[in-house]
Amino acid sequence: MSAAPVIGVLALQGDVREHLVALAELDVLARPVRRASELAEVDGLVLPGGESTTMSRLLTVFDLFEPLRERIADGLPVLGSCAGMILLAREVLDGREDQRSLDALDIVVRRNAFGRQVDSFEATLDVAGLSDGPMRAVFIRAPWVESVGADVEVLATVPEVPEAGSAAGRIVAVRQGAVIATAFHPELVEGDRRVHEEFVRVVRER
Ligand SMILES: NC(=O)CC[C@H](N)C(=O)O
Repeated sequence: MSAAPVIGVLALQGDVREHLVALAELDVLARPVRRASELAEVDGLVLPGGESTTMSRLLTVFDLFEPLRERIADGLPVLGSCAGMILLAREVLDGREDQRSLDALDIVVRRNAFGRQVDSFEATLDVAGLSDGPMRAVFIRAPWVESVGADVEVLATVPEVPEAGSAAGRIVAVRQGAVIATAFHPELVEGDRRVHEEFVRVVRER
């Protein structure tokens, strides 16, 4: 792919704008995606942070759930952050009754896993494959990954810091093929676009 790739951001709910801003700093064409015809035109897709139950309902209402699942099964690169990670999982623990997920990552996630005491916190963590040292990670009512299948690469875990409490060691970033997901919000950390850059590299490889 020599021309700038087209990267969509699923724009039904959540922090769509922040991802579009992050992508605008890179050499790509970034667009919101709300309908199947827009989905058909992207080379890669971001599933933003927000509320995964609401997003899963809206995917159904907008007739996007099946088209999206099919495109991912066909190899569409996807980056999910927080609620996006939940949407990509094979199985969701503590989900709402009608919560659907795309089964694009062989992971089991737990929604709102960090509990009330650590509703939101920040940590500095190492992410496998990113050069130039650890990154600041913002967690907001975040999930964590309870378990991963054999084909899933663990990219990051919660460091042993007091704010993390018993969450230390939990898996918070993974990759399986062209699908990358983080429990934290790389789109919220201005000045560090390494996760989005890595995603663009994956899109360009396809
Ligand atoms: N910041 C986020 O995306 C939070 C995710 C949200 N708690 C959910 O269950 O979907």
